Amino acid sequence: MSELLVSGGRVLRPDLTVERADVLVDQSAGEILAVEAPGELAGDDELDASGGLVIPGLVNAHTHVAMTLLRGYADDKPLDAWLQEDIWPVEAELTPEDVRVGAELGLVEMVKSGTTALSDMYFHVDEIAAAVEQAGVRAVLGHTAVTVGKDDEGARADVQESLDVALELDGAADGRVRTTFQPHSLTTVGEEYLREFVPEAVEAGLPMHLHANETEAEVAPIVEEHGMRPLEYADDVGLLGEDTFLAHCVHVDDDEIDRLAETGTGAVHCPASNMKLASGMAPVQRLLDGGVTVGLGTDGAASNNDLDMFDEMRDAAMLGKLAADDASAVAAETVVRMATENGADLLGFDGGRIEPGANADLAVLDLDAPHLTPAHDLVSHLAYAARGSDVRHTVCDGAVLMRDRDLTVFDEAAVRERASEHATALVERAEES
Ligand SMILES: N[C@@H](CCSC[C@H]1O[C@@H](n2cnc3c(=O)[nH]cnc32)[C@H](O)[C@@H]1O)C(=O)O
Ligand SMILES: [Zn+2]
Repeated sequence: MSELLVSGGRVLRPDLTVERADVLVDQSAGEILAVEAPGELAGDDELDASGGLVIPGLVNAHTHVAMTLLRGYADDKPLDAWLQEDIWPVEAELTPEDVRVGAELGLVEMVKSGTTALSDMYFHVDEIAAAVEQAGVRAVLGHTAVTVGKDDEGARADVQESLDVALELDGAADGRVRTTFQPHSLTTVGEEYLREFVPEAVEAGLPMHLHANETEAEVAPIVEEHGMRPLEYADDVGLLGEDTFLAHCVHVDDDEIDRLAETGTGAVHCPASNMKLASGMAPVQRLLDGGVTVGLGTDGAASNNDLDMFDEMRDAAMLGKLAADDASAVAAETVVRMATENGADLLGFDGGRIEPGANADLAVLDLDAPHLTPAHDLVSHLAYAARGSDVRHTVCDGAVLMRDRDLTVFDEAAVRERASEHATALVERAEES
């Protein structure tokens, strides 16, 4: 049994207190074995955490990791126009290899900024799973089904593929890959397909992940067509439940919040994307007060435009206060929990906390920086002052993915170069067609 000692640092405990401690990791089981006072433990290998803070690996609970190739390609538009005029036409040109390269770039960015788990929605999912396997992180993946604009045969095939991919890929990468059934949203998948396939997904025991109540513009047509608020409709077609989590939940009323809580449905807040696309302000504090588990996600790099979960924590805290008109809303501890234990809970991983028995998924931040000085309150620093580039080491499933800011899992320069080449060629193809 090989054991890794993360030594000499301070550790963020599950109750969000910070203490000086060493962390011992069982690398073959991928589990935290012990958290003890400095000097009490020994390992075969060591990660130097002196001057640092050991935190749970961050959980990006909603993203489209391969969209890094479209970072900065189309900005400053609302969701509908952005998707239809810019993003979808280019995505139509994406090859499996593009998706692989885009996913690798996104995963490099994630590992470098302390993210060890993600929930992704996309297509060519085999390629994303292969990139996740190489990156060493955990991921909940799936094929996202869209039926609008397709004939019946094409629509059914796409939703069937979402089911098939979820069943086939579950457990890949030594169990680090789990899956979800993924209707894209309540307006982009027709009712007949939801009524047919959702019960199948439930029957197969598949968790579900979709976009919901993201913009005001998608709420009105649902109310008009079905005579119900979107989440009432989602419940009616069987989408809500303990194994479902919904990205965005910006435009939800009190009844919908109650419905989420009663059914045990989770929500993923994506503050940067919601601000950038001017989608609105999610009532995060009300969701939490109502008993809903709320995680945090970056959404894709084309609507953010990075995958840094430290930025996302700060954005969530800032926007949450503005939305509640209350500076005490969505406090520092709240966003740290959203990015760690709540995310792990939604994704179904036994992580998000530094504690014996939990998954050995962690990041070590270097606190020796002017923007992290003085150290009155390290939870405040995590929420408001730290950046992804403060991360010095990243560990997932007991394996060291980055040591002293050097990736062990990818050749970073090669990934960046390949991604740039693929992104340029992709945009050229899209503009010719
Ligand atoms: N476009 C494909 C499948 C969709 S994959 C998931 C999709 O979600 C898109 N996406 C990214 N961010 C958002 C968002 O904030 N809301 C809704 N869709 C998004 C993304 O560009 C991607 O097309 C088809 O037509 O079959
Ligand atoms: Zn999204």
